[in-house]
Amino acid sequence: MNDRRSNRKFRDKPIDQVRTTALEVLRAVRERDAYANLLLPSLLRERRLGGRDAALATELTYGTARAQGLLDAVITDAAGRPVGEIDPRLLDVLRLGAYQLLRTRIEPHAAVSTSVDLVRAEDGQGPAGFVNAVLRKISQRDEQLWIDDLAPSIVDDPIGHLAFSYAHPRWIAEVFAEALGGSVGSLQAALAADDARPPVHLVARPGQISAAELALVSGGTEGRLSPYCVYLPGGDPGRLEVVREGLAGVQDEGSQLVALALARATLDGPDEGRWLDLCAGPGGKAALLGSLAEIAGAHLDAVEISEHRADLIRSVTADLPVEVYVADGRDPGLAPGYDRVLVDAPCSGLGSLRRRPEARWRRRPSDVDELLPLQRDLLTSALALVRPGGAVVYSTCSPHPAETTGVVEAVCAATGAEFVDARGFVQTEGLDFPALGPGPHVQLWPHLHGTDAMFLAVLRRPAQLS
Ligand SMILES: C[S@@+](CC[C@H](N)C(=O)[O-])C[C@H]1O[C@@H](n2cnc3c(N)ncnc32)[C@H](O)[C@@H]1O
Repeated sequence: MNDRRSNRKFRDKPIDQVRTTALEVLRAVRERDAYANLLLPSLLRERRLGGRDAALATELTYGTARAQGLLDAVITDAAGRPVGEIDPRLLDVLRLGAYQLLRTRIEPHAAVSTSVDLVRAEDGQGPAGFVNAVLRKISQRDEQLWIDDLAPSIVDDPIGHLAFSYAHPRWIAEVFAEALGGSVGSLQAALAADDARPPVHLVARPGQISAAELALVSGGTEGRLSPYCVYLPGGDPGRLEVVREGLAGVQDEGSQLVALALARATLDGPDEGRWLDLCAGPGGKAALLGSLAEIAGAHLDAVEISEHRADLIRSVTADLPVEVYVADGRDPGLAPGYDRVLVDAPCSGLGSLRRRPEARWRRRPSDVDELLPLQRDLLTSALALVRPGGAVVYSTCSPHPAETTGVVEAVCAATGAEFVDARGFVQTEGLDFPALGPGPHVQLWPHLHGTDAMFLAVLRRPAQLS
């Protein structure tokens, strides 16, 4: 009864819409595997939260989701019990509060009291007291002191230490370390970049608007690596008229470079203009390739196994020389003889974790193993569909060696396809490109290139496939 009365009292207080919204998204992520980066923008629009409120809600939601492992270790210590033994609804609030205390400049008393208010309004005084006690304990130290206390030793276990400090599961830090060749300094830079809020990248559709014009109308700056890229300083790109009208889209600069590499790869013999995107949904690369095809007088066939994702491709490629097929890329039933084929393979997505806040805590090592046969089959199918002397680009938004070099090397060994040095196809004269390694493949990284960690390899089909 008392609790109910106190609930009413607190409902009369102005509702903290920002934190209520962040909490709702965190709950949906935990309870029904929602995607924070899809749910939050729709809630912000529905609740008419804009400007600073939207920015704070985004920071709190994505930041909390990204840092979950680190926050849980601190909460476990402060609460004196594993997070698995805490009521999940209270744990959501504790994570949100701990994030504010450890990783934002929000005043500690505000971080604690707003969290306590959220719990008291829904669950009453007892649970509110628990949340108050845990958060006050957390507030007694800053993030670095908690890391010093709880992380594995940097000397004995550098990968474990860095994984803890930059809020990554250990297995993912191990994968990054392997892909980076084992340097602890590089791993630290990669994890730090992956732990930071990513910038929004726009793509200026070639033939419709230039990057310079897009930068001007969006208030952004021209990209460093792709001639079509613009970096947006902040805000919701969906509100930009150029995006709503389809003159520009949201696309990581690394993805733009993959599409560019396909359009630029050198062929043996003339380009007859038959291009194919074998895993095209939801159509980001197909839209850029479609614009480039239009300029080159070429035509793009886009294959996608999911009906829904095929619809998304249709909507972003309307008015472009693109035909969409709902089919299995392993046997799409299309006539062979393409000049250029892109295999942007379904993958673990370990290279775009910074854009999918909760993803790092959901992925499992087995996700990678399960995809390898499909990746090899799709690449083999692409080699059967491209003409002799034509080019195949294999790409992943992942730096995991098994699904990058492991796949292309296995398929080249089995088919006799040759590697072409991919580095020249992503570089544009006049744009200063950071180090690309020894080749022949390109592995992009957030800390080196400012892009997602995209991988791409270029293969040429010999006259006869073995
Ligand atoms: C990494 S995504 C491609 C992203 C896309 N290229 C873009 O830039 O928007 C991989 C896509 O392959 C599709 N896919 C999965 N298995 C497939 C198959 N056997 N054949 C064709 N497409 C498939 C998935 O549904 C998903 O849309």
